[in-house]
Amino acid sequence: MEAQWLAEYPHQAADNRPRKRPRLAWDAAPQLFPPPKAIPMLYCGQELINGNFTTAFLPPPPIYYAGPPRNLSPPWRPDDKDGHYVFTLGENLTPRYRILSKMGEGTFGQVLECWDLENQESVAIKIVRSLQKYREAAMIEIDVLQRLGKHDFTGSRCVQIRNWFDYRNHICIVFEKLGPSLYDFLRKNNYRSFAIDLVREFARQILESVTFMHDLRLIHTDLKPENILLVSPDTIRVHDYKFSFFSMKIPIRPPKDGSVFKNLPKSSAIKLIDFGSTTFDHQDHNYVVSTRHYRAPEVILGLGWNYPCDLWSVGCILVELCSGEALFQTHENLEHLAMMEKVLGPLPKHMIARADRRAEKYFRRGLRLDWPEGAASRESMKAVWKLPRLQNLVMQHVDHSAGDLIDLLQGLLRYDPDERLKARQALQHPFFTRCHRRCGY
Ligand SMILES: Nc1ncnc2c1ncn2[C@@H]1O[C@H](COP(=O)(O)OP(=O)(O)OP(=O)(O)O)[C@@H](O)[C@H]1O
Repeated sequence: MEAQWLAEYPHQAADNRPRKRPRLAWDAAPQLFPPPKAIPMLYCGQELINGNFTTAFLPPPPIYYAGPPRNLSPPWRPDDKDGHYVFTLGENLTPRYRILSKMGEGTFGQVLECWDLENQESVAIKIVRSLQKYREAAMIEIDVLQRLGKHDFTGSRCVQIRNWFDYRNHICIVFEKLGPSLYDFLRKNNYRSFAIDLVREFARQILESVTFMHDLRLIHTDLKPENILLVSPDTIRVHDYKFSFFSMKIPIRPPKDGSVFKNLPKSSAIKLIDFGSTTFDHQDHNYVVSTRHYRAPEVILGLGWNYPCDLWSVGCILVELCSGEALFQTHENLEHLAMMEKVLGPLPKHMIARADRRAEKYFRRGLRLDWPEGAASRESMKAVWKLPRLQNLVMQHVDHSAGDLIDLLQGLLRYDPDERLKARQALQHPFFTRCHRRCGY
């Protein structure tokens, strides 16, 4: 709990004292890095000590207020209009954590790189928006993270939660600090695709993490390159032989920046993050889930969804890692379904027949997709027309093991969720088990 709480605690213990006025200045002048050790404080969460969650150490409350403690938080400020916590770099977030930089932002809140003064390490803290619905979702995310942490003995599948607390009406979740997301990496590399052997390494780890989650009866529901983080931020710069002038290979689609160098992650280790939308499989599964590009057809058609929706997302992610671009770049349901048909062939009749009231308008007489007749614009029609069949798309980007990859993707991108490959089955696919010629990343 925040510093103000410590200062106010005596009022709660002996209610006859006047209420303390809000502080209008720093508790102590901001200090330069590296800062001194933090004052022990009370958290409403639990702390992970030696792999076990324990109730955080609670110092005995002071009976008499002995003046403001040093090195605490900045004066209280209002949140921004969306309920985001307002901060300045270099100041403290609770006396234990010093804010170093902003690492990311999502629907749920902001992620800040902080220095943990107690453990003397960098951590990533997700500061959840102060709105009630996000606070409630954050408590579910904490529950999921604790469950994952309890079973992930190697700590290699999903991001590790270190701590959590409620600070000025913001739930704050403290994570181990990881490197950039696969999306960040693609973007900084000018959307150059990853080499097939590296895609295989990523695919194997993603599927192992999904198997792990599904075994715990958890469905992630928001798998996408933004939610897959490299463990290490280290990179190496290498010659991109695929597109080199001197290369014997034929460059099918040269990189947009024309450079013959590319960055590679030094280590291929990755972990899943963002369990804010994760559900337990006994819950009601009719609402819309997943970020648009990675959303499974059964979600769009309102057929109800379960574990297989994660495997569809994995299929879309793998195509993106091989090609450098999102497979279904759309923001609209009918166009999205038309893109699926262009890449994967016609939707099965039995799924069309079961489409719910909101989705039945995408079909003509309940028999076939209302496309191109129902297209919103010529641009929309062009975006669909230009998409190749899955086989051709993979062949454009992959120089070896294309056959195995196409077969795996056809299993992951099967329309019918009952027929779609399960995570564990996918790991047994020849794309992973066959001895492939390795040509380096
Ligand atoms: N442990 C971490 N280490 C490093 N960066 C992280 C970490 N966790 C999150 N991030 C960064 O912060 C971003 C937002 O995190 P996260 O996806 O958990 O937030 P969110 O609000 O739930 O997002 P969304 O809108 O996708 O639901 C990530 O894309 C990533 O760039």
